[in-house]
Amino acid sequence: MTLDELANALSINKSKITHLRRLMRILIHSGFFLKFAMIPLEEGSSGSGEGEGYVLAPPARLLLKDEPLTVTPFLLAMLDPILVKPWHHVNEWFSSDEPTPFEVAHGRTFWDYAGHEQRLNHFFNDAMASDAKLVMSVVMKYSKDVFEGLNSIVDVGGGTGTVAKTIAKKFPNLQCTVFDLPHVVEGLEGSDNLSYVGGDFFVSVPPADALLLKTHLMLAT
Ligand SMILES: C[S@@+](CC[C@H](N)C(=O)[O-])C[C@H]1O[C@@H](n2cnc3c(N)ncnc32)[C@H](O)[C@@H]1O
Repeated sequence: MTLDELANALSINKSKITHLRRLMRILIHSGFFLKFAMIPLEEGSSGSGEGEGYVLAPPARLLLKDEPLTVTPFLLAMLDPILVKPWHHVNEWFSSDEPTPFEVAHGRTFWDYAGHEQRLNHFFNDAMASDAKLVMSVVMKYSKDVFEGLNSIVDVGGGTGTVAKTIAKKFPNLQCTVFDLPHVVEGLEGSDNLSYVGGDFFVSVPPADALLLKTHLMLAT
C-alpha cells in the first residue's frame, strides 16, 4: 500500500500526510511494517516517500483484530489509562512502602479495583484470554503430552478459563476446574469436564500454599 492509499484508507487529512510518512518510518523502524519500492525513484527525487509502499511485517499480524490468535485485547489493556497511570507513579513508589505502583496511583490493589469496575474487569479478562489463547496454541502443538494420564487439574487464577477450556476440549476424560475471584468467574458456564469455582485463594488456601499458588499455577493430581 502506498502512502496515498494508506492516507485514503485511514481518512487522513491531506495536511497530515508528511506526519503520516514520519509515523510510518517509526513503525518500520520498530518492526511493525516493511517498506518496499513501488516504482523506481526518479533521478533527482527527494526520496521523500512517493515511491514507497508498506506491507505489514509478519509479527504485526498478531495485532489484527480478526486474526484468530490476535493479541489486540492485551495491547489495548496495557495502553488503557487505568494501567498507564501507575507508570507515572514509579518514582513515588520507589520511595514509599506501597507494594505496587498501581496502589500508589489508584489507592487500592488491582484486583480490588477490577472487582468494583466492570470495564476494567472485562478488558483485563479479555486481555488475559487473548494472551492465553496464543500461548495455548503453542503448548498444544508441542507439549500437550504433559497432560496425558492426569485425572484432574485446577487452574488457579485461571481467569475466564481459556487455558482450561483448551485442555478440557482435547482431553475429555480430564476434569478441569478454573479457580478465580468471584467477579471473574461469575456467570461463566462450564461443560461436562470443566467447572468454575469462585473464591479468593488467600482465604481458601492455607497461607503457605497460597504463596506457592500465587501466580497462574496449575495443580495436577
Ligand atoms: C495474570 S491473570 C491470569 C489469567 C489467566 N491465566 C487466563 O488465562 O486468563 C491472574 C489471575 O489471577 C486471579 N487472581 C488474583 N488474585 C486472586 C486471588 N486472591 N484468588 C483467586 N484468583 C486471583 C485474577 O483474577 C486473574 O484472573
